[in-house]
Amino acid sequence: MEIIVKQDYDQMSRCAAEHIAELIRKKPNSVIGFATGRTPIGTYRELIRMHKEEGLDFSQVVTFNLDEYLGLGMDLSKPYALDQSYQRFMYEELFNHINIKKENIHIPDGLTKNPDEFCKAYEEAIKEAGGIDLQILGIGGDGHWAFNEPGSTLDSRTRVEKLNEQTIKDNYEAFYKEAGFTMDEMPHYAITMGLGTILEAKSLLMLANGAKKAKVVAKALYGPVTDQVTASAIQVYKGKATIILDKEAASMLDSKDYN
Ligand SMILES: N[C@@H]1[C@@H](O)[C@H](O)[C@@H](COP(=O)(O)O)O[C@@H]1O
Repeated sequence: MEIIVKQDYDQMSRCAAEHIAELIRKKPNSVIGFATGRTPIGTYRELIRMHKEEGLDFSQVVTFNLDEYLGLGMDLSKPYALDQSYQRFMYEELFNHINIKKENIHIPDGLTKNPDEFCKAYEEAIKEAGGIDLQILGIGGDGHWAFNEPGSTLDSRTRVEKLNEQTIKDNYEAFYKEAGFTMDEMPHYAITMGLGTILEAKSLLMLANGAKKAKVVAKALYGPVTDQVTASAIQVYKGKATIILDKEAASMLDSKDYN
């Protein structure tokens, strides 16, 4: 695993975008797993800039998103702030601004009538696409990947997961609060790729920034591999893992471990 530490959020974002762009240039029909959250927004802005100014071509790229709130789907009749679906996030923050084909985009359907069947089909679709070449990941406040909350096993697959209190609170603070929502309007369930699904990706790119993430990043990288910090699964990952952090998020790591 390679750990890269950058001075600040902007440099972290540029470095992450370059990592993704390099793969797309090498393999134009790459299958990329995208993540939501505050962390990757800067990376997506940089990818948009690369598309517009440098012609980075997404026309053959295939995508699979990590997760979606159960019960939410893109609702264009609402302004963006009032539509907190991850699907809307991806279109607003990235897909609307690059030349990706709509039919190549896969995001779990939070409005599905049959979540179990949907989850099975999502796993199948990833396999049919040839597997994920690069999975982008953030890390939740309790150390989760996607919505793999504490207790998720290393062999877990795409499924419905109940969100824990801290995750609901973190997501409220990060997105819902400023849009005027109350805590009782928060979704409590989500469809998430499993840890087993994520660990099958050919490479991983994990991002974290800010002092708030320092402790959980250290736990994930140095602590025991435990279902209480599901990002600790990175320690048993067999493919190529790259971790890009800003200085603050890396503040509890040993400086000999990173570039
Ligand atoms: N499901 C998402 C995760 O994929 C994301 O990594 C996490 C952290 O988000 P942020 O980047 O806003 O800290 O939030 C949610 O729980």
